[in-house]
Amino acid sequence: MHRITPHQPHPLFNTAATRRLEKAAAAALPPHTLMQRAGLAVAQLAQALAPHARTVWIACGPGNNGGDGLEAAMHLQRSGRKVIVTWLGQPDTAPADARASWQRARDAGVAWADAAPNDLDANDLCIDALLGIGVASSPHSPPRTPDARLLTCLQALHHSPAPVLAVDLPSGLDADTGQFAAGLTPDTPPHLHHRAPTPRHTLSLLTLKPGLFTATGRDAAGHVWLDDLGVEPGHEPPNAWLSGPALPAPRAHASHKGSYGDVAVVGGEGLAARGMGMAGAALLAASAALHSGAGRVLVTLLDDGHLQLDPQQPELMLRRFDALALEQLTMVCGCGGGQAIAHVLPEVISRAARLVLDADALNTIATQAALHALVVARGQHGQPTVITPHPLEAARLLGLTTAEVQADRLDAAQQLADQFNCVAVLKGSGTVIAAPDRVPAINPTGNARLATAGTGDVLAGMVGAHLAAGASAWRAASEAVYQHGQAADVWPAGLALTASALARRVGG
Ligand SMILES: NC(=O)C1=CN([C@@H]2O[C@H](COP(=O)(O)OP(=O)(O)OC[C@H]3O[C@@H](n4cnc5c(N)ncnc54)[C@H](O)[C@@H]3O)[C@@H](O)[C@H]2O)[C@@H](O)CC1
Ligand SMILES: Nc1ncnc2c1ncn2[C@@H]1O[C@H](COP(=O)(O)OP(=O)(O)O)[C@@H](O)[C@H]1O
Ligand SMILES: [K+]
Repeated sequence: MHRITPHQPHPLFNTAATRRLEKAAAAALPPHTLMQRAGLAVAQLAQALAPHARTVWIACGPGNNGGDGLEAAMHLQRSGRKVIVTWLGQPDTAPADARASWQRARDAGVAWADAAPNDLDANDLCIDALLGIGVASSPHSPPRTPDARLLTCLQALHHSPAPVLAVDLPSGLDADTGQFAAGLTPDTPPHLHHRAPTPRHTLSLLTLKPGLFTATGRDAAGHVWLDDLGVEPGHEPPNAWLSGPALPAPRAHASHKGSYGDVAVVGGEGLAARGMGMAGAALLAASAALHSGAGRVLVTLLDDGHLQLDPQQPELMLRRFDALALEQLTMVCGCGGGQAIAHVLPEVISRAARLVLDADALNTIATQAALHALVVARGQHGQPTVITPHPLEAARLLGLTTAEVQADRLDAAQQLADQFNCVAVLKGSGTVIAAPDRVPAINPTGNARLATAGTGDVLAGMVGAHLAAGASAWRAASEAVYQHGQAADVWPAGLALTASALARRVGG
């Protein structure tokens, strides 16, 4: 068993793959072995997380997730804890493994209760063994109406003053998408909004699931642990990867600025055009490219020559669009581009050596099939392209709603990559990176301090710098996304995270 950190990549397996692995492993082992291993692992982690717990409340659902909880209850009871179990199953209808563990918990003498004890405190522990991968909503099955006792237990776990250890998954979370099943989304009453959150842990069993790391999964899961139950994935291919850190890129002593490439940022509609000045977005992307190590950074503002120098960043070279040698440049196109970006997009997409498309470039492409076709053609000609939509931009590109994109972020990112024939970065909590014919990746770094205007422009500039230095589109995107999130994760307490400060720190 080990805690999952962002320091190395991890394979992720969805519900179907996990079930295949479980079936093969169970066939090769004596009956009940996997559940016994799972329950023991849960009990060991519970003792390590809450060594001084007086009471451990274990909420057990009707299926095998509940069986894992019952098995853990037996171990914790034997170790001398006061264990209280709420079991929503029935001996005559429970799956065989769960029924066996129920019998073992009974024999060990655990206490049974209909609901959570009301005297739990921060030293105690709750174990959430209500629902695991059995909740994964199939698009073909009608939504279920959860029973009242299940909902009461879920509420008690959600509002518990004691830390919560979830078995396999936070109950109700879909292992494949990181979204809660219909009717099972936790609610937070207003009076709890300002309470310090109780620690949350999830012990994923057999495999790590993608839903723990994207959409609402990060918040729901808290600290993620893995116990593989002694089962190797064998020939089962992962459905996604949790990315690891960038490979070191030492600079040769005999290198020069030309070794690291030229980035040109095009965007920043002027105030005069429509009364909405957006030069800042382009300057942020340019600053991020500069601080990420680009050899030279050029900026083309679409403001009719209004700004001729950024005195705060004299390294940036302002250029008119017609003075850019597009075929030699890594272009970062769209940041703050407004409607003005439409005038330059056809040329940028057709001619740029390497290209990052962000923000208004994406909004414009979403409305013009001819531009979409030009992006697809870049892939056919071997010209690297990365698109960096947030969920609303992704929805426009795919002709979906934002909710539909968020409902399955891995699938949405894959659709973007396939339809636009390029590397797609779907931003947000658990940013997804996808490319045609490749297993997608979920980025493990970053936090909600990034939810401030301009941080997306910073990311676009960073991807540009990595591309300009010679990285492939995939590597440029994954490394930049990782470093962008990591900068936020190590951000000094008490210092505001603004996009311009982020851009200055991304080089490490
Ligand atoms: N698959 C594996 O690799 C292993 C599974 N084990 C455990 O077994 C779990 C999977 O067990 P199951 O397949 O029995 O599934 P679960 O126990 O996760 O859930 C199935 C039960 O929940 C009910 N349920 C499902 N969706 C519901 C909803 N929306 N509202 C109300 N009730 C709902 C079902 O009626 C069923 O009784 C795993 O998550 C894990 O904890 C471990 O014991 C060992 C290894
Ligand atoms: N809650 C969050 N957790 C992790 N990353 C986040 C979160 N909120 C925002 N981000 C990141 O911050 C950046 C915001 O980008 P974007 O929405 O394009 O903003 P802007 O257009 O203002 O620059 C993205 O990289 C996104 O992944
Ligand atoms: K659970």
